[in-house]
Amino acid sequence: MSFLTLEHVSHHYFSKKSYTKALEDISLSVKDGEFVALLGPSGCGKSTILSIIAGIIKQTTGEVLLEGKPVPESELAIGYMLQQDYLFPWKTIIENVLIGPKIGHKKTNDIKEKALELLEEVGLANVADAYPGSLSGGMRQRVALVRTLITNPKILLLDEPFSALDYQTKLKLEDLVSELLRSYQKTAVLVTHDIGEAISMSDRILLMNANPGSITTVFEVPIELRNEKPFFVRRHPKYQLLFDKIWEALNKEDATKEKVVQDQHETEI
Ligand SMILES: Nc1ncnc2c1ncn2[C@@H]1O[C@H](COP(=O)(O)OP(=O)(O)OP(=O)(O)O)[C@@H](O)[C@H]1O
Repeated sequence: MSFLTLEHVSHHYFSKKSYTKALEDISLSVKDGEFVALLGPSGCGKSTILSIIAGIIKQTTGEVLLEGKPVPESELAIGYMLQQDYLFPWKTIIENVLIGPKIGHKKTNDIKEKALELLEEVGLANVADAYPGSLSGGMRQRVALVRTLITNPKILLLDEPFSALDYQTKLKLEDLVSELLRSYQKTAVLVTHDIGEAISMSDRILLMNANPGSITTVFEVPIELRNEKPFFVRRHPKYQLLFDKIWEALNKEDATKEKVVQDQHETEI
């Protein structure tokens, strides 16, 4: 059975002054334990899809099911990790990690132990009592990851979580996140602009196009690449082949868009 299903989902943003058709007829399904990437240009609706899955906004039309139940009825724990870490500067690292269980009234006796174990796994047990201000961007994002995992979500929504980091830190974190999520067999949807990141972390890549946002092509990541660390995936010959295919598909879409603009221009003249 599909773990997450979107059926013919469209979304329009309305305001007094504007109307944006953000998504049109999006259908996708994600299996339990699968890692799927949404890849596409800015404005193609990737974050809108995550917000709909998380139940933050309701789609205009179509259906979104988590384990077969419509999102508002689902009680499934969802983890959300964003580009910014949103750590509270006045709280220590361990306090920041425990915010979710505290708000959800799930602060059991062993939850602090679990938090320390997770901090240990990401190499941060020694800064549990420090404040976020004394940590680097990569360390802060690792805290954000622990804060996401502590509530034991079954599905993780990752909205460009590495895009604000320097390149070296980003590669290291991709390895860490990939290893952790696979070891805990989490289902994940990653939003990214980065072709390399999508190939090296996911099982399947859904390529999107903008105006309105739609899925144009689905790429399966070859099985040989899936259980490798992202850093090593980037060296595999099959990585390069897939990268070229995706690059070609993206450029084809751009060329089509340019042609439409040129045709419109010529019609206006
Ligand atoms: N709250 C909103 N009100 C009106 N329009 C919005 C709103 N949020 C997003 N949009 C519009 O919907 C479209 C899709 O936006 P969305 O942020 O989902 O795309 P994205 O692919 O995640 O972009 P990026 O990669 O730049 O984050 C864009 O045209 C955007 O301007």
